[in-house]
Amino acid sequence: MTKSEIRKKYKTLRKALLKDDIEELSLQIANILLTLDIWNYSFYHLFLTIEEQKEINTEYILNILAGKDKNIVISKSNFEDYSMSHFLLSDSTKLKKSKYNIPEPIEGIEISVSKIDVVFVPLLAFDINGNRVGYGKGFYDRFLQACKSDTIKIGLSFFEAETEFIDTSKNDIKLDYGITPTKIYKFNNPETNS
Ligand SMILES: Nc1nc2c(c(=O)[nH]1)N(C=O)[C@@H](CNc1ccc(C(=O)N[C@@H](CCC(=O)O)C(=O)O)cc1)CN2
Ligand SMILES: Nc1ncnc2c1ncn2[C@@H]1O[C@H](COP(=O)(O)OP(=O)(O)OP(=O)(O)O)[C@@H](O)[C@H]1O
Repeated sequence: MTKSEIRKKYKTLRKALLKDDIEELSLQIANILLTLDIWNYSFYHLFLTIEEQKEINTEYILNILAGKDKNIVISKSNFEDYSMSHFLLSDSTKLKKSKYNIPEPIEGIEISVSKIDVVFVPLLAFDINGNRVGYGKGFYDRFLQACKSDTIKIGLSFFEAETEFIDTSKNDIKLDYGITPTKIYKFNNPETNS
């Protein structure tokens, strides 16, 4: 399957999910995350849910992070150059939905990518080798490339990994983990494990 065929397949699978499924599966993903050995860091980057795209509801993960007093980092996306800028989420952060239905901070304390220890990565799909497919604009390719080499990259998906390898380009950054509602995929990523 090509990347565009994979995108099509997983968009269709997502469209079929009901609201209740999304809540249940999102909660399961959050509970699985609790069993990983990733909670001793300081700065955690999280995406805020595009409900219209039936993405994972990341509020459960937000609650875990807040309960553990972690620094939570969220982003604004620039659709002119496909870059992201990063901000600390605090009690006073006001969010507004962008043109693409992404909840984003209006303003706040900007955080350098070099501070980020763990990134939860939105996925359309991933494979058993840790390759990922997103919406195809390269936002996360660019962002993950700019992170420290030992930043932990955790893909979240409602669906299991593709067993057929996804063809990759030179910009693609691999995941360290893929988390689904029932499984933890741990990838052998020489960048992060070195
Ligand atoms: N929650 C969340 N935030 C994220 C991402 C994500 O996947 N999820 N991104 C991950 O990279 C970046 C934003 N990526 C996006 C890329 C394209 C479209 C987009 O083209 N939307 C179109 C139609 C999409 C379609 O259904 O084909 C639209 O809304 O008109 C939206 C977001 C950064 N922030
Ligand atoms: N660091 C980079 N600098 C310049 N262009 C890049 C970079 N990373 C990726 N791109 C470009 O971005 C486009 C999208 O890449 P790709 O198909 O891998 O997206 P994706 O990983 O599915 O999506 P996303 O990262 O938005 O979730 C490609 O045309 C790619 O060449």
